[in-house]
Amino acid sequence: MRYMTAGESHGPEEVAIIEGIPAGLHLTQEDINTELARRQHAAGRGQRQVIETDTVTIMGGVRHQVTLGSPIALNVHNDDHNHWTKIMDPNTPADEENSKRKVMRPRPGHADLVGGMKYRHSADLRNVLERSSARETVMRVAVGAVAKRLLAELGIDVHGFVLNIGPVRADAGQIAQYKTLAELRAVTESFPTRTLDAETDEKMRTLLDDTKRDYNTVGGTVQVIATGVPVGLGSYVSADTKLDAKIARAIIGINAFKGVEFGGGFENAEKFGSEVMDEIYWSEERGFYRGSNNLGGFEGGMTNGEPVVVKGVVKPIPTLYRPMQSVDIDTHEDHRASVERSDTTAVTAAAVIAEHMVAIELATAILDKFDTDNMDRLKEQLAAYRAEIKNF
Ligand SMILES: Cc1cc2nc3c(=O)[nH]c(=O)nc-3n(C[C@H](O)[C@H](O)[C@H](O)COP(=O)(O)O)c2cc1C
Ligand SMILES: C=C(O[C@@H]1CC(C(=O)O)=C[C@@H](OP(=O)(O)O)[C@H]1O)C(=O)O
Repeated sequence: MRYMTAGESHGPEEVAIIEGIPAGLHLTQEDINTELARRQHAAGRGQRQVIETDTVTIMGGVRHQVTLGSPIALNVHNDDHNHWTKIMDPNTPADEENSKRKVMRPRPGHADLVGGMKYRHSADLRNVLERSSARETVMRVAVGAVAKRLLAELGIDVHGFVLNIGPVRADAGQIAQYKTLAELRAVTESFPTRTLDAETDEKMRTLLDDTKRDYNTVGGTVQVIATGVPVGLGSYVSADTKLDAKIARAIIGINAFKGVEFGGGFENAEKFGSEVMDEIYWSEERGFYRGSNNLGGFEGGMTNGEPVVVKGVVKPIPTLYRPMQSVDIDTHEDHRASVERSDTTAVTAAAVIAEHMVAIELATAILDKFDTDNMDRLKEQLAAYRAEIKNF
């Protein structure tokens, strides 16, 4: 499975094409829209999310709600484009009118300055901003929703939630009380901040209100868990076949992510081996299994049958309503950075985006390993493989 996206934040459309989804997968626009709504409606987002009604149109690859095995084309309209038709028109030459809203004072922490230097966008850094914006993640979630649909058919569930926003941190120990990911999902999705309990949610919302009032922004940490993942996705044989490495890349590839960990992650660096390795057991019912999951479901770049547990670190939003020091790229004079309409935090939406990126990587690994032509055949092959692994 591979995909590509295109589209500018205030341009007319966001689009994606996915290749490699088997024929015979039941897929509706509603499956995708449900996930898009989760990305869109999260605490700490700005006015843009009030303007947009992120809904997908399936443009190809699906007939009567079933995939055909051909490339799947998806499209999400940018409702905000109505306010930017002149400035973002792809089909008319630049003139005074559509040169309004130029960005000449790059925002520290955003792609503006380096992107401008690299692509020679010296006349207007908006040419960088429009594509470097996390608006594009709407399509990554749309693609991930298709991946999640495929994984669901194979008994694999994926869910992302928020561990901390700035200094407000949930007690991650609470996760252990939920027997299934569905139970954990029901809890975290009930809070606007997608965290683990009502008290933390309230503290996080207060923090977000205070931060916004202070014209500031804040980062945090998200966690993604995947259950039902078969043993042996990815491989130890070469660096570029390791699935944990591919997931790390996918997470860091999301705007504003600056760190990734598996299982106990950085905390494992402060422990002894005897505290970290997941001991091996065997039972008639389960076959081989582990007594703990400190390594987050990976050994040798391969899934080991335990839940995949990934954490991602999200930096604070770069655009500040009380802007930081910058330099005008035209005059080279000191200036405060440009101010664009902005979110207070990306963390709550980022949990959903990270979930979908993990889903894409898991689906890709499965489709690399088994038949990709037909969904039923894929299911049969995976079931036979799971049985073989259980009898090892
Ligand atoms: C969901 C989401 C929303 C974001 N919203 C904003 C925003 O409103 N303003 C902003 O300056 N950056 C925002 N960002 C972060 C920038 O897109 C990101 O910092 C920028 O593209 C530079 O890339 P880097 O942080 O990965 O280096 C957002 C990121 C995500 C994931
Ligand atoms: C549009 C989205 O996020 C945007 C990501 C973003 C950035 O710089 O990354 C800046 C803001 O754009 P705008 O100035 O148009 O409000 C966010 O709203 C979205 O998530 O759908």
